[in-house]
Amino acid sequence: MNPSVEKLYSIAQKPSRTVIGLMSGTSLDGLDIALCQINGSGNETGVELKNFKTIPYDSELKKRLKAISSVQQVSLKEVCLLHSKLAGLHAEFILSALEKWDIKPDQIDCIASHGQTIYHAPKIQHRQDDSPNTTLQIGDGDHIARKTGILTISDFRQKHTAAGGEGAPLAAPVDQMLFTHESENRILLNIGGIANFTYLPASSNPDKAPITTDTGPGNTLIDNAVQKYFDKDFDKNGRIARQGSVNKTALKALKTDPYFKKSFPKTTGPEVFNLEWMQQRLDKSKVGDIPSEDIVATLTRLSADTITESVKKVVSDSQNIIIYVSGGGFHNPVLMDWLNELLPDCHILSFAKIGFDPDAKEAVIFAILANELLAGEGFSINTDSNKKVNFGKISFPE
Ligand SMILES: Nc1ncnc2c1ncn2[C@@H]1O[C@H](COP(=O)(O)OP(=O)(O)OP(=O)(O)O)[C@@H](O)[C@H]1O
Ligand SMILES: CC(=O)N[C@H]1[C@@H]2OC[C@@H](O2)[C@@H](O)[C@@H]1O[C@H](C)C(=O)O
Repeated sequence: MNPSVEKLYSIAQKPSRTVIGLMSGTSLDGLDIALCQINGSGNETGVELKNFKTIPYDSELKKRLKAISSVQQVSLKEVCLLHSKLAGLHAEFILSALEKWDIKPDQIDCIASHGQTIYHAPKIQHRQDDSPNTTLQIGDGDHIARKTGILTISDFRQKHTAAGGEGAPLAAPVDQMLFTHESENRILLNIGGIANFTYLPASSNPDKAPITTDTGPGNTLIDNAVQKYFDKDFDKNGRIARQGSVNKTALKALKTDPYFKKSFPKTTGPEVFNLEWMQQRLDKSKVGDIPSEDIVATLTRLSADTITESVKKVVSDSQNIIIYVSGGGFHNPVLMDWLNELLPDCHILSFAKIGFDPDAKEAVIFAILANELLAGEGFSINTDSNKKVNFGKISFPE
């Protein structure tokens, strides 16, 4: 047997694995590194977040990634260069985190790398009948494996599209496996650049795929507006939104986008929700000039309203439901206050109440997906067949 395959086989048989989950989301702010101890697999999985760190990207890298992300035309040379460069950088970040945590690379069983989404195009977005849902992440797994010496699993989204899904949200099957509760109706809401949730009714059938969807913009429009009008990365603690007022005409104009009416599951990205999108909608509705603070307030309200409307499509007001929130949007008090106001029947709590550091959630999700590829039996998702699927591709260091 090839020694790499033999090692893979022994890792897959271990009762407990040490897995590093990596996530670098649509906000392009940096790399989340989650060191997880994962016991077992499937419904018997137990996960402990041992260490977590976000390493920010420098402004030069952010600029280069932004130039090739979510836009229709790019330099192919730049995409090719960044595919390997970013992987090498992620490997360096992992090695520096391990050094800081006083852990040797050979103590790690595997790395689970999401990569950087540079384009996401489900059919509802690209509208070409003869092409499937499609999505593209860069940061090649072989480069990470080679540079760290650690078995690496990457490129998780392709199997989902190959099986008829949109490539996202991938959190749903893991949310269902780990967080379904026997007596509590739960929604796990993640407010990243894009907001998404998984609905987990009490004691749901684990063999049936849960309801999940992207709801639309989370922080992406707010971030873009703050970067353009205030030269800041994001609206820290919602300070700018608080200084502005919601422009009701503008809000109404933005909410007419057909995406918000589409049925679940649906996914999206900054390819759709960006400042050009906003301007076109405002121009079409003849909304005149708006003070910049009001734009930020209106975009924050847009996220709150569209998350709320999606939640209300799956739960009735009277239903006793707890929403556990993760992602950077949880740190925006204006957004959270509005969600509390708009969903008075729901209890809205931090995901930390049932899990771990909410900022680490997505990185841990990919660690669990890798663990399932190694030792699980696959997930039931709404696919082209009833057969279970696994996600990720394996890169050996050798
Ligand atoms: N203190 C804060 N106040 C307001 N907003 C904040 C704060 N901290 C983080 N955020 C928001 O959270 C964003 C980062 O969120 P997160 O890391 O969850 O996104 P992401 O993982 O890049 O996105 P996605 O999940 O869509 O891929 C920031 O860009 C910012 O908008
Ligand atoms: C294509 C892509 O990278 N999508 C991300 C993005 O960030 C949030 C939302 O849009 C979600 O659908 C997805 O990530 C999470 C981790 C998911 O797949 O569940």
